[in-house]
Amino acid sequence: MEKPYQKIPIQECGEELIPIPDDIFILENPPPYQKLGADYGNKSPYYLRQSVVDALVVAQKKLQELKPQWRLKIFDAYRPIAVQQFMVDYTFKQVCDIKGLNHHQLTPTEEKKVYDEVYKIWAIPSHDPLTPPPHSTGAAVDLTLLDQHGQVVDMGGEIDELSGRSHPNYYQDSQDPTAQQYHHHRQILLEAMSAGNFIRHPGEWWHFSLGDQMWVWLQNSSLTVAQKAKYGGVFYN
Ligand SMILES: C[C@@H](N)C(=O)N[C@H](C)C(=O)O
Ligand SMILES: [Zn+2]
Repeated sequence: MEKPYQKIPIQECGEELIPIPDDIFILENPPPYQKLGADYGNKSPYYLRQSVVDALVVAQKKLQELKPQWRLKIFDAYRPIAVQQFMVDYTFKQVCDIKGLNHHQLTPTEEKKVYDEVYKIWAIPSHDPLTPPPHSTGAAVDLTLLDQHGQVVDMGGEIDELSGRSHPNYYQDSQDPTAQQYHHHRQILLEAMSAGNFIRHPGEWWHFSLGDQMWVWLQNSSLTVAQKAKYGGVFYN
């Protein structure tokens, strides 16, 4: 069940995880997955690698050029593998509920179908240092926008939504003015994050990364030489 980006080699650069500055960014508090019961141990989700925080500051500056007074709102960033596993298990039960299935009594076919749904938006909670989940590298971030009134900007879907609306270009071709507005908001987030050299997940409007395996894999078509990811997993017990 390996995903294609997990084949990208990693040459760990050893950069530290540092806190995301809460005077520049809005951090969702309490952290959403902690609210659901996930245990971050002695860490918080609001850590990223040093250069990734620097790039996020560039993204925030770009956002201010595009939309003065708008802010990046961080939903989740560094994620221990235990939290990745917790969210996969949580979503597994959620999908079973939606399908009217008892998660204790699934046929192998049903179980596979449910996992296929879950892994559409969640990475595998792999402990293999060659295939770390993106958020466990400290190089991936889930985020949205806040407007000048401190209100969350309507992106036409919720973070982590298991539906077609999560696709970044879901509203692209719509003629409906509200849908066009949602697409415009997603493009503002994309433009700001691109200024920091982040790349967006092809299936999730809110997920961006820089320097991890997925980032290298997503820009591979424009690379002339084979490139390695500079961030591997940061594993704490
Ligand atoms: C589902 C979302 N929060 C997310 O982070 N997805 C990516 C692919 C992940 O699990 O790394
Ligand atoms: Zn993410």
